[in-house]
Amino acid sequence: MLGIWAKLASSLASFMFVWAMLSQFIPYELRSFIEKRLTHFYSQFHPYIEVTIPEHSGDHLKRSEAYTAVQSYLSSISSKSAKRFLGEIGRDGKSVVLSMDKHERVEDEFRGVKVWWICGKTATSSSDKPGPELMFYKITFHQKNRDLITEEYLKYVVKQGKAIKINNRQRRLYTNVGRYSTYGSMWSGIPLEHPATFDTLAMESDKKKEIMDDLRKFSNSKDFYKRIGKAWKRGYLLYGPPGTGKSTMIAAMANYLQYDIFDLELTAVKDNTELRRLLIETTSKSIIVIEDIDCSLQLTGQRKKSKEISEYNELGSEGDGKKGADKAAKAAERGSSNVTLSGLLNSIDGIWSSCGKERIIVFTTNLVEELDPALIRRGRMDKHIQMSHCSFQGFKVLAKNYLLVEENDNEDYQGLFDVINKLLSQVKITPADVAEILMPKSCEDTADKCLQKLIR
Ligand SMILES: Nc1ncnc2c1ncn2[C@@H]1O[C@H](COP(=O)(O)OP(=O)(O)OP(=O)(O)O)[C@@H](O)[C@H]1O
Ligand SMILES: [Mg+2]
Repeated sequence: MLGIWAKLASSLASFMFVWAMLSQFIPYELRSFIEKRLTHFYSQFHPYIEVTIPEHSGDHLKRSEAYTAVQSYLSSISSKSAKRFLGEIGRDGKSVVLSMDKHERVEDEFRGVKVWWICGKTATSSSDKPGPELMFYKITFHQKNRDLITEEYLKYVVKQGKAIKINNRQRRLYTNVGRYSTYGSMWSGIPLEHPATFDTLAMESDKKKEIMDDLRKFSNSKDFYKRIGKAWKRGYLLYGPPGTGKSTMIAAMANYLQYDIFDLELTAVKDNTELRRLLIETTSKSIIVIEDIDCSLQLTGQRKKSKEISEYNELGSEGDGKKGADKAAKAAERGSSNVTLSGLLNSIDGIWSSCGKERIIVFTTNLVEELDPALIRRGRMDKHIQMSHCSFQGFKVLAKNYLLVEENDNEDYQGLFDVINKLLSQVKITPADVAEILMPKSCEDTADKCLQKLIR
């Protein structure tokens, strides 16, 4: 008897599968009508239960966590039985991770109980109006196994799927500038391949260790944040002159924690509503970055735009001229964005308390004293990190990385290092400038020559 039902369910699943393929060519209204009738008929006669896991949860803003977990789980079990796959680049940046393509079917077994999964695509949104096409997974199982499947198997699938996803994940760098991604997300991403690490960062070792400990403690504090009733988030403010390694530090943080980066360009955000949507769409285990916050937003009331532009031009003349010009342009462009300081604060506090987990937000600025205190108070920006001019310890890191030399390698180097040590205590030079001078430009640029050049 069971065998008959299993066959019937299997053939109905086949029918639904064929229907899913054909339905693409049928007008929306007719398709919607037929689907309603079919579903009604189907549910009257067969003892099988179906659970659909849509790509987006009810609010349509965020890709459902359950969907992505199921996708990862099914990619691990479908590799032998399915025939058509979607390929995505793996975490190592070389291998391709496969997941079931739409209209594929796969069978799974849990404690001797069979279930069937299909991957589908629908144009039907929750209302009766045609919406964007969305992917979904549907599981079918016998109703006598309802408790086992809904209470144990689905939990097992989500847990396994999340673990697989973390292992396979290619970390990404997302931006809100330019074209929207194909899934209707407001972010578009590319693989994150920045090579910066804390080992390559020129900074005093104590300070570096303190930041690394802080980050590690944060990422291991899930239970702590839950106990104290605070959202699992942390804010960092990186401030200092151009070329002191603020952006490099963000890449090092992301590489250290294995997080994604969401690089939020505030001047490209239309208004506060759009900002909130963008923040809601960020995923957990990520760093949300707002660079040059001082020139992204009208932070200090009626500060004159022209004054800012000339300030940034001056800033450019201090180091990298292009940078100053970029910031001046950014200040000039800012007029097109209606994001306000209070909008930003509300959005940050909103995501802090309402959605997701394990997020770090980083602001960078050259002019910390220009920022509104409300923006950088503790609780919003929990840790303030000053990025300063190159110290002797910082120089030693750069010399080791760029020239492969250390102070004690030989007496000549020791002499040069002593001179550089003395000079660095008198002269302000950014790590970016030191790095540029130490970079060998031809094979004649030996370590010795590069160090002499730095002294000059
Ligand atoms: N502390 C540092 N350690 C190692 N490299 C550094 C450091 N600071 C700067 N550099 C080098 O200088 C370049 C510019 O640095 P970076 O973009 O991180 O500076 P920034 O502080 O973000 O500047 P800005 O304020 O202009 O955005 C980097 O590509 C890196 O090679
Ligand atoms: Mg920067």
